[in-house]
Amino acid sequence: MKAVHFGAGNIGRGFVGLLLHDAGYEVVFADVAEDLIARLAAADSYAVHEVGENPAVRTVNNFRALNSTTQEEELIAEIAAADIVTTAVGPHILRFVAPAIAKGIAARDTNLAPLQVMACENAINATDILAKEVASQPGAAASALDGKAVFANTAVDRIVPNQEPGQGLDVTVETFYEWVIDRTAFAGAEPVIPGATFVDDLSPYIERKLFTVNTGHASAAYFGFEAGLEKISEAMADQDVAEDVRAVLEETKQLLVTKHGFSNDEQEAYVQKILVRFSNPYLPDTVNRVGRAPLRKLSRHERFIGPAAELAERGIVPEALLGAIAAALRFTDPADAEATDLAGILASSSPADATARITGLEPEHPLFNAVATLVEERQAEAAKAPA
Ligand SMILES: NC(=O)c1ccc[n+]([C@@H]2O[C@H](COP(=O)([O-])OP(=O)(O)OC[C@H]3O[C@@H](n4cnc5c(N)ncnc54)[C@H](O)[C@@H]3O)[C@@H](O)[C@H]2O)c1
Ligand SMILES: O=P(O)(O)OC[C@@H](O)[C@@H](O)[C@H](O)[C@H](O)CO
Repeated sequence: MKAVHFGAGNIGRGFVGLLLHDAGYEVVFADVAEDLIARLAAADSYAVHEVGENPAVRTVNNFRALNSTTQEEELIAEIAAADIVTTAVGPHILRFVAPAIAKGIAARDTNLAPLQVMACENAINATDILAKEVASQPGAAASALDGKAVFANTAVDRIVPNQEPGQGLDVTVETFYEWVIDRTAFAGAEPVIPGATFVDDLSPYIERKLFTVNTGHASAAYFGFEAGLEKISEAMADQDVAEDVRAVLEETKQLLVTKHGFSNDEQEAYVQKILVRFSNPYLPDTVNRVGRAPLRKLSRHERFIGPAAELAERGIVPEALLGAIAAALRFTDPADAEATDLAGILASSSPADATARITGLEPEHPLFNAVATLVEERQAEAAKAPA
C-alpha cells in the first residue's frame, strides 16, 4: 500500500506520516523544501518523540521523498499508482498542490480502486477546498475524476511545535492525537488506518476541534504575546492568561453544546483535557507558531470570527472572544507575512473597511460593530506608538 503525503513538516512527519506508516503504508513525502527532501530521501528512518505523560519514541521507516517542484513527473507517476494522497501544507497552499494531484488522477488506470484523497489541515472541510481546486485544473473535468478518486474531509489534532535546530528529521510531539475522517466519502471502502476514527457526520467533530482546540490555542498565543511571554506553556501558567483562555472556551462551549448537542459535561471534559495539553511543559511550543498567520485566523469562518458570529446571531455578546480578537489585532511578528499585512491593513483603511477586509463580516452582521470598535481602538493605539 502506498500513500503520497504533501508537506513533510511538523504534522506531516510527526502525525500523518507516522499514522500512515503504522497502518502499513509506504509513504512518499512531497515537499518544496529542497534541503528537507534531500535529508528525507537520504534517511532510512526518523524518530517521533512523544512527550508528556507516558512518553514514547516511535520509529518511522519505509518512506521515500520527492521535491514536488523539480520532480513533478515522478510525483505524478507516484500519485497515479498510490492508494492514498494526504496533505498537511496549510489551507492556502492547497491550490498549489492541486495540479499534481489532478495530473496523477488523470494518469491513473481506471482498473485501480479510487485514489483516496484527504487534506489534513486546520480548516473546515479543507478536502472540499482541495477537491474544488483539483476539479478546476485544465483537463480535469469533474466527470474525468468520477470513479478515479474520492475526497474525504478530516479533522486532525496533535500539537506538533516547530522543531529545535539540530534535531534533524526527528520530531517532538505531544502524546495525544486524534484523526477523525468522514466515512461517507468512501462508500463502504474506507482505508484501514488503526489510529483514525471514521464517522458519518464530521461537522460536529471538526467544529468542536477548531472552535475549542484552535480557538483556545490561538487565544493563549495572543494573550500570551500581549503579556510578553514566549512559550504557550508559560502563557498557560500565567493566571490572567489562563482565565482569559478559559472564558473564551466557556463561550465556544455554549455554542457547541447548543449547535451540535454535545452534553455540557462531555464538552467540559474536552475543554479540561485541552487546557492540560496546552500546559504541557515538555512541549517547546511558542506563541509565534501558534499565533502565526493572524489574517487566516481572523477570517470569516475561522476560530474567532466563526464562533463569535454564530453567538452574535443567537443574540449573545461574545465578550471573551472579542477580547481574544482584540489581542489578535495586537499581534506582531516581523517574520510573519500575515502579521505585516494585518498591520498594513490597519494602517491604511477606515475602521469599517479594515473590519470587512480582515474578518469578511458584512456591515449589517450583529458582530460587525463590536469588532469595528476594537479595530478602531487598535488603530488609535498604533498611531500613538513610537515609530
Ligand atoms: N503543527 C500542528 O500542531 C498541527 C496540528 C494539526 C493540524 N496542523 C495543520 O497542518 C498543516 C501544516 O502545519 P505544520 O505545522 O506541519 O506546518 P509546517 O510549516 O511545519 O509544514 C508545512 C510543510 O509544507 C511544505 N510546503 C509548503 N508549500 C508546499 C507545496 N506547494 N507542496 C508541498 N509542500 C509544501 C513546507 O515546506 C513545510 O515543510 C496546517 O494546515 C496546520 O494548520 C498542524
Ligand atoms: O496550524 P494553525 O496555524 O492553524 O494553528 C496553530 C496551532 O493551534 C495548531 O497547529 C495546533 O497545534 C493543532 O491544530 C493541534 O491539533
